[in-house]
Amino acid sequence: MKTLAQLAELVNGSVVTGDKNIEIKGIEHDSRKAAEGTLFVCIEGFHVDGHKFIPQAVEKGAKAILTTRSAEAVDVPEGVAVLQVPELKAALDVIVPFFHDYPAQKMRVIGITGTNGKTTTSYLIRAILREAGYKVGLIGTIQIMMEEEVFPIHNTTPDVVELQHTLAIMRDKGMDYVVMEVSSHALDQNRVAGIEFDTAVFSNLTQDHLDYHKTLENYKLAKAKLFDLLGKEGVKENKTAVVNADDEAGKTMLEHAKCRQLTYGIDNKASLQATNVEVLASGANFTLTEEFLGKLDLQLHITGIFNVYNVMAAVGAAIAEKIDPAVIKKALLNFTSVPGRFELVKAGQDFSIIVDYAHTPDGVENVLNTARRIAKKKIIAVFGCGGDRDRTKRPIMGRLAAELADVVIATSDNPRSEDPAFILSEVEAGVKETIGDKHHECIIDRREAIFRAVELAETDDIVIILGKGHEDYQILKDKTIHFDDKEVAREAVAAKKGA
Ligand SMILES: CC(=O)N[C@H]1[C@@H](OP(=O)(O)OP(=O)(O)OC[C@H]2O[C@@H](n3ccc(=O)[nH]c3=O)[C@H](O)[C@@H]2O)O[C@H](CO)[C@@H](O)[C@@H]1O[C@H](C)C(=O)N[C@@H](C)C(=O)N[C@H](CCC(=O)O)C(=O)O
Ligand SMILES: Nc1ncnc2c1ncn2[C@@H]1O[C@H](COP(=O)(O)OP(=O)(O)OP(=O)(O)O)[C@@H](O)[C@H]1O
Ligand SMILES: N[C@H](CCC[C@H](N)C(=O)O)C(=O)O
Ligand SMILES: [Mg+2]
Repeated sequence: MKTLAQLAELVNGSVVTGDKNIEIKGIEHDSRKAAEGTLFVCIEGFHVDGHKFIPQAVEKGAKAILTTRSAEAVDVPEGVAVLQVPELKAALDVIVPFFHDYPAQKMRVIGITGTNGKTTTSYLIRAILREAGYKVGLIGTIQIMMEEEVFPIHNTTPDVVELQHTLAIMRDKGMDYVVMEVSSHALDQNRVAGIEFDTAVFSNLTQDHLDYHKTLENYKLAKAKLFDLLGKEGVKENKTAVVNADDEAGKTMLEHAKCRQLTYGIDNKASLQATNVEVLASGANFTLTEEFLGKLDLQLHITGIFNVYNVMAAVGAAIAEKIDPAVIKKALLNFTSVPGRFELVKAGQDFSIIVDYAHTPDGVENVLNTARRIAKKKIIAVFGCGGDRDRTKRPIMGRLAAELADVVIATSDNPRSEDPAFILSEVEAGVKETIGDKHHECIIDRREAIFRAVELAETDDIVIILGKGHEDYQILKDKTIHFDDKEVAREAVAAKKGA
C-alpha cells in the first residue's frame, strides 16, 4: 500500500491539501467503480468532465481526489484529500505503475498492433505459450483472460488505470506471460505507460480510424510508437520486433525498432518465409522456413491467406520467445478457432452461414475473397458500418461487398449516436458503384436483414454476416440491446425450416 505523499512525490509541482499520510487502497477514474480508500482521478473526457462525479466517488468511499485543479476549485467534502498536479495524464503515467509496483516488469509482455489480425494473433500466441507450459494472461477486444478465467473488457486496450490494475492481478496470479492487443488509440493516448514490452508484433496497416487519427500517416506513426517503446532502454533484455515484410508500413515499424528484428512474409524475402500456401475450406497448409525452426510443414484448421499471416506473426513471436518448434507445430495443429472470426453456424441448414468480425475495407475484402475460394454457389453478404467511427470507410466497404459478393444486404452495425438510415445511405453509395444488376437491399433492422439473407439462401450458398463477430450487443442512440449474429442466424434457419 502507498500513501498519498508517496504518490505526490513522483510528480514535480504537485500540491497536497488534506491528510498526506492516508493510505491509498486503489486508483479509479470511474466513480461507479470507486471503493473504500480509492484515489479518484478526475478526467476531463471527450464526453463529460469527471469532476462532476466526485460526490458519487466519495459516497462509494474515495478518500482522495487527483485533479489539475486547486483544492478550492473542486468541491470536496471534509476529510477528503486533494492531490493537485500540473498535468493529469503525465501524472497518471508515473503514479499508476508505481502504485502497482510495476507489474509488467515481472512478466514477459508481448504486444500486437496493426489494423487487422490482432485478436486472432493474440489467441494463436496464447495457444502456443500454453502448449509450452506457461501461464498466460491475455488482454484484447473480446475479453481479458488469465489462464481459463475470463473477465469482461470495454476497450481493446484499457486505459492506464484499468490496464495496470489488470496487470497487477495477472502478476499476483502468477502469469508468466501477458499477450496483449495494442490499439492505435492506446498508443496515441499512451495507455501503455509503465509497460516494457519484450516482443512486439506488427500485422498490417490499412484504412481505419481516420475519424480519430485524421490521416493514414498519423495512424501509422501511432502504431510505430509500439516499436519506439520496444527499443527503449529499461530493465528487460532480448527484445524482438516481429514485422510483416509484405506490408508497406512494415518498413516504418522496423525503422522505429532499435532491437532484434524478425520479419515474416510470402511475397517479400523475410526471416520467416511461407511457401506452398494452400487455402482450403477446412483450413490452410503451408511450409514455413526459418533459421531456428528449419522447415516446418504446418496444417491449420483456420482458413484464408490472412490467417496464414496471423500464424506467421504468432510463430515469429514464439521464436522470439525461444519456444520449441515441435511445441509450436502441435499448438497450431490443435488450434481451431477464435470466437466470431470466420465462425461457422451449423443449424442443420443445407447452405453455409459464416459469422466474421470484418469491419474494415481490408477485412471485408480478405474475408469475401476467402469465402469465394470455397464457395460452390452464391455468396450473400450481410454487413454494416459503425456509427461514430471513420465515415470514409463506408462507401469503400459497400463497393467491396458489391464487387465480391453475389447478393448484398446492407444493415446496421452499432449506429451509436448516428442515424442508422444516414449510415446506410453512405454505405449504399458505394454499393451502387459496382453492384450492376446483382441483387441488393438495405434493411436497417439487423435481425430482419439476417432473416432476409437466410430466406434468400439456396442449397450450397454461403451467407456471410460481417462486422460484429463475437459482439453480443447492438449500440443504438439511446440504449444498448442484446444482439448476437450467431443466435439470430440460428433463429432465422429455424424460421425458414418451420415456414
Ligand atoms: C475516444 C476515446 O478513446 N474515448 C475513451 C475515453 O472516453 P471519454 O474521454 O469519452 O470519457 P468520458 O465518457 O467523457 O468520461 C470522462 C470521465 O468521467 C468518468 N465517469 C463517467 C461517467 C460516470 O458515471 N462516472 C465517471 O466517473 C469516466 O470514467 C472518465 O474518467 O476514456 C474512456 C475510459 O478510459 C474510454 O473507455 C473511452 O473509449 C471509448 C469507449 C471508445 O469508444 N474508444 C474507442 C475509439 C477506442 O479506444 N478504440 C480502441 C481501438 C479499437 C480497435 O482495435 O480497432 C480500443 O483500444 O478499444
Ligand atoms: N491479418 C489479417 N489481414 C486482414 N484481415 C484480417 C486479418 N486477420 C483477420 N482479418 C479480418 O479482420 C477481422 C478482425 O480480425 P481480428 O479480430 O483478429 O483483428 P483485430 O486487429 O483484433 O481487430 P480490432 O481492431 O477490432 O480489435 C477478421 O474477422 C477478418 O475478417
Ligand atoms: N474496435 C473497432 C471495432 C468495430 C466493430 C464494429 N462492430 C463497429 O462497431 O464499428 C472499433 O471500435 O472501431
Ligand atoms: Mg482486436
